[in-house]
Amino acid sequence: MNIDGKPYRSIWLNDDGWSVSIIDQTKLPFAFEIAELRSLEDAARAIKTMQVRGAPLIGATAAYGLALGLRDDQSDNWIDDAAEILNATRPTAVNLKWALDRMKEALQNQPRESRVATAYETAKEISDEDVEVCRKIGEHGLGLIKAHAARKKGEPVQILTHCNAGWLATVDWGTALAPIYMAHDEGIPVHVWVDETRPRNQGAYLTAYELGAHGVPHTLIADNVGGHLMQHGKVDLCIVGTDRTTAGGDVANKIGTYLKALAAKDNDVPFFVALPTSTIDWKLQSGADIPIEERGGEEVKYVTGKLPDGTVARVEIAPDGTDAANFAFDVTPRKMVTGFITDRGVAPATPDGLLRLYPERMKKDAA
Ligand SMILES: CSC[C@H]1O[C@H](OP(=O)(O)O)[C@H](O)[C@@H]1O
Repeated sequence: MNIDGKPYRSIWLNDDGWSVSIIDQTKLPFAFEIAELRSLEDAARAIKTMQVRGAPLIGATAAYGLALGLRDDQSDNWIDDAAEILNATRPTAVNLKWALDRMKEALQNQPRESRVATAYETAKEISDEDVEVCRKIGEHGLGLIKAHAARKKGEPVQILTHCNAGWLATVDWGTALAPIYMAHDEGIPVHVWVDETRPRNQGAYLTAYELGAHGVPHTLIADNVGGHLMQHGKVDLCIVGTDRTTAGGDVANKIGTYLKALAAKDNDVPFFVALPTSTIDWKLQSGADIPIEERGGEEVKYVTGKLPDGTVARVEIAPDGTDAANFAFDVTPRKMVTGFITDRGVAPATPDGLLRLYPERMKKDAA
């Protein structure tokens, strides 16, 4: 996407052909800073500290992290160790393991002297494919928004989203926000209710930043407001992202997604999940088996903001000594989901809805 008229991806290979640049998302929206990744450790730290976040972007960063790590050592043992280090950074987004497994598959049987080049080529393939996958999600989701627009007689389609599933969560375009960008660019009136998304505030910091930069009308809301809006007919549909969706259609996404799905179900508001193929965990049927990341309580007790004099500060919002729990994701069962917007099309959230878009999986699973 463009920032001040300049095109950006969330991650890119530098002109030196080996180091990698990222947008440091822990600084947004108060500062736009580029950070360089020059080692596997830099990549692991960037994922762990959420300088980069979002399932597809985490996968792409890990892929480049493995390539960076291979510059020092091309042995089989180090490939496995390096992948393990990167895979351990965050447990919920399945794209991390998906990308690392793809890198290891590309590297096996490669002679040592070609492994570094192969690693960078594969990391670039993963990144370039993510852009195309997200663009296709945008196109398939655009049809949904157009269908709602046809009934709105020129009024904006009211879309609620949670967390950030925009281009900053992917290499470009985003998943949940891709259809919104495309609808806006086609002149279809849209308005986005942006959940602030405590405690890391990805909605307030990142989704509001993205939509503002692209000129998409939006309103920031506290996380607890969505149910009220749905009760009063102010939400036409919800579109959210996912970090891991099981073959059975259960959806792990940012904490609070499940509560929005409950409110949507209770108010007959369509609830769609934007789902790249790389985020489907075919090995799991039940969402109960998805590992849920628990992060430090300090993320709940402190918030970063800009003071009236423009300085950025991190302030404590709870009494000293207060314990805080920080579950980073929750699981929305398939029965609460209306459908999945994938790069292959829109699938109803029926028991075999996803499988119909992946017939090769039916044969494989039947085998
Ligand atoms: C397109 S994946 C976006 C997904 O990732 C976010 O989690 P985090 O910011 O902790 O990486 C959130 O669950 C988004 O829906």
